[in-house]
Amino acid sequence: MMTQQPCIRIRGLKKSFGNRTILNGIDLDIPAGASTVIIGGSGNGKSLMLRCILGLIEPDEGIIEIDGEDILRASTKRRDALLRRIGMLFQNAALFDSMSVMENILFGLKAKRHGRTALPHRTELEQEAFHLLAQVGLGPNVAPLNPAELSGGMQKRVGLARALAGQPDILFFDEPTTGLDPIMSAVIDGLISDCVTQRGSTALTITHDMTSARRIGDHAAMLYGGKIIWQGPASDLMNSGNPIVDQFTHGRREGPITTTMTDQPAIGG
Ligand SMILES: Nc1ncnc2c1ncn2[C@@H]1O[C@H](COP(=O)(O)OP(=O)(O)OP(=O)(O)O)[C@@H](O)[C@H]1O
Repeated sequence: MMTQQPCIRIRGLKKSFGNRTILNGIDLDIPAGASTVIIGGSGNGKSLMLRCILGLIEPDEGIIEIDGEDILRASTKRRDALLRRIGMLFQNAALFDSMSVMENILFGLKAKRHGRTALPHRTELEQEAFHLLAQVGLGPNVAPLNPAELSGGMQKRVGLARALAGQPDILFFDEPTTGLDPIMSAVIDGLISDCVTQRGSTALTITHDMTSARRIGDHAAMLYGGKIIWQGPASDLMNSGNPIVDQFTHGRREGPITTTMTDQPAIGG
């Protein structure tokens, strides 16, 4: 049971596109300094929820608080300051293909300082970039390479290094292990766990990978039909007692979720 104020508090979050309601009143607390995983079928709105928190999409209704401050109603300056606390590893790592690994990380380092302090000398920034690469287990030899020359797992590590460049205390991971082999998935999961246990970060991860969800998650929640229909310890994911969660986590064809509903969740009033 949570006693302290959550790092992120979401209440009544709603978002529709035309007559399609995707988020229909999300209520969720993301505890500080812990790892929360969100599961849910394709198209249920998991990424959309992240994009609403990140300020990339404006919700129709609801409250999103970071440390008790409502980011949707804060001044632009205050909202920007709160959102700068979040680092994001996108699903495809979202690296700039035409830039080297070093340039990608330098971009993150410069973005962090944008308009606030004078930029240090490039050599100093490069040292910082090498340090970030080392943190994600990459040597200086990858710095001159282009993202296309790296495996998917290495690209995710570079993406994480770039996300860490902003010294965020909140980290979002959108399907971090999708497309990776089991060993590389374990490596990426280890890096996510390190962010929480060693840096004290708050992590929020969307995943379809139940092994990963149980490995990295302290808490878990399932998004279905536009709402959070279950939350609990990640260790309960395979044994939640909720028929919808059970069908999903065990990948059963039969159950309350129909294939059509997975593609396009039915939203009740
Ligand atoms: N800007 C947008 N305009 C119109 N529809 C959108 C927009 N953003 C998201 N959607 C719709 O919202 C639904 C949820 O999308 P979202 O990417 O959040 O799903 P998801 O749960 O993350 O799925 P997946 O697990 O496949 O990544 C989809 O049907 C998508 O088409």
